[in-house]
Amino acid sequence: MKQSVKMIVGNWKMNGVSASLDEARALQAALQVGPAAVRVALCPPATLIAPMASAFGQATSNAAVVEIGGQDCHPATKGAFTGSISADMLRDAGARLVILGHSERRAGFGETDTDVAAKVEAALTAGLEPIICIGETLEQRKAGAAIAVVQAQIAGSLPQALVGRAFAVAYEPVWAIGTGLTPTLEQIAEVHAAIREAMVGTLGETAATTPILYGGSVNPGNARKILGVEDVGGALVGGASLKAADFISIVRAV
Ligand SMILES: O=C[C@H](O)COP(=O)(O)O
Repeated sequence: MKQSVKMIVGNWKMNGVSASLDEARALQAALQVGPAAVRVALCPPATLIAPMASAFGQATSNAAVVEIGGQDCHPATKGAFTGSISADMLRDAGARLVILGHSERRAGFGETDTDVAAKVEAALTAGLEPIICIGETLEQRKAGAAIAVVQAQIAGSLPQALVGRAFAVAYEPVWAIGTGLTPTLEQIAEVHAAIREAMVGTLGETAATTPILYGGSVNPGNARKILGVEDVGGALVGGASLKAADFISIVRAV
């Protein structure tokens, strides 16, 4: 195993209103695992970043630190980009991390590897820790191209500015997101090994300990096995992060 402190990151996607803060507070109160054992983060919609960062900032000392992240950022620092949010703005609101290149952004908003790399540079400049998502479609997997796809995404989405910086990569097979389907443990191990090789090839030995998270239908029932796979450094959790009890179970599976 390349690193010992696993990361469990919840991606709320476009879910959550102010009432969801109660759920988040319940989660904070229930997380009594030490921060040395696991890093826990939640990435709510942008509207909830400031109140959640504020709420979690008031955590008692024996509760786990829950870090807050954004789900996307614009590569520019400011300007005429209606509807967008900059990395500086996320940081100002209390975010410490940001998910970039999620397949829902790549497919739904046409983001390319080049776009993702520019966003990663903006995030680093703002002092945010990027979580860079990659993963193959079902068609690509069926064509035997899964490894080639993720390696190309690594080469294109990870700028040299990442050398020596804190970040994570999340392997999310597109066909496993929100479907209840997951790759076999052997398939996860195979792709994570290929991602590690590509990361070190692109960024050098500095990337030898960078966490590689798995994402795609992680739930309380499969988390322990997936988190036990060689070089799985944590999980990026979508649907199961919306229910505090499920998310806590996944954190406790570490
Ligand atoms: O960012 C999270 C992933 O898209 C996984 O979502 P899911 O756990 O609902 O499959």
